[in-house]
Amino acid sequence: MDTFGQRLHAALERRGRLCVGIDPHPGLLAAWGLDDDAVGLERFARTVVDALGESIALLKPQSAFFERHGSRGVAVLETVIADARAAGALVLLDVKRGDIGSTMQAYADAYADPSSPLCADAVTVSPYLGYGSLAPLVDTALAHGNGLFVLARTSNPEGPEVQLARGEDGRTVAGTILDHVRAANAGAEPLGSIGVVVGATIRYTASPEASGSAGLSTASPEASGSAGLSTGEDLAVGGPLLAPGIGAQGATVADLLTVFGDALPQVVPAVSREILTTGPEPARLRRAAAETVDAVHDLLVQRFQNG
Ligand SMILES: O=c1ccn([C@@H]2O[C@H](COP(=O)(O)O)[C@@H](O)[C@H]2O)c(=O)[nH]1
Repeated sequence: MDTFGQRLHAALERRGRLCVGIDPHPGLLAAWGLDDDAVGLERFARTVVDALGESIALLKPQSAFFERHGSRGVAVLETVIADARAAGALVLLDVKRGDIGSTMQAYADAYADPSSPLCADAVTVSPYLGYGSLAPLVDTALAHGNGLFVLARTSNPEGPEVQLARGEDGRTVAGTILDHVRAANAGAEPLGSIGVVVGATIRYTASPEASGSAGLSTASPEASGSAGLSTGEDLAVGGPLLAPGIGAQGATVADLLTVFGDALPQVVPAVSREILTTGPEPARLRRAAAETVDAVHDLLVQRFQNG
């Protein structure tokens, strides 16, 4: 059985480094000429999967936009997961689950056990009830060759208040989460199955106290030459680094270089609205996604072939 990390590594090599989010915002449904109901939702999601399922490495349906349509929306989500996988894409279900361990097992049954219609290749989880509380989902996912993405440094401006808080050892909460993930991925080749979420925006969202600057990180790959952040966290976790925040949230592809430095080869940028607003014409969706894949590739070449 191939692990999620192995499948993701192969898909990124074959299809390029991009995760496209399927976020059917009410405003996007309207812009696509669709009603804000389960029928409009299904048309939207099907269009994205048909346009991108055969070319993009990772598709990320955002569960909230399906759940808001009730049981019919969840039924559409089940179809999206199945159809995207049938088209050859890996599916990351963005549900950001996190609860006490016994409840976490139920989430594990729902999202990481292949007998469930909501089982995806990977899911997003929140470790803020303590990393150990994720154990049932970690164990179930790994047992079935699936994966997880653990929130570490999120892309929203409110994140630093929690994630950059420091313990008695002086380490940030996010740094401790990254340590747990690094330990869990130890020995996995070529890529571990437990990824982390680190926003492409974080140089804009770090608190002045935490970064020791006026609110903007001044770290640059040239300056740091390492896989670390200006706030001290080590990004070398042995797994993929999912980087949302490009486009609608204000970050650019070029920001990936500033934020991730030497860790850039492990980064999978996640882009939703910036690509989805080019729809519903499939060719335009494909072009927007391909341009982002090319821009990320060019950045890697610039960073690692030009020294
Ligand atoms: O830190 C995080 C974690 C997850 N997300 C999710 O990614 C997409 C971003 O959508 P855009 O339209 O590209 O802004 C969305 O589903 C978020 O829930 C994130 O943005 N930041």
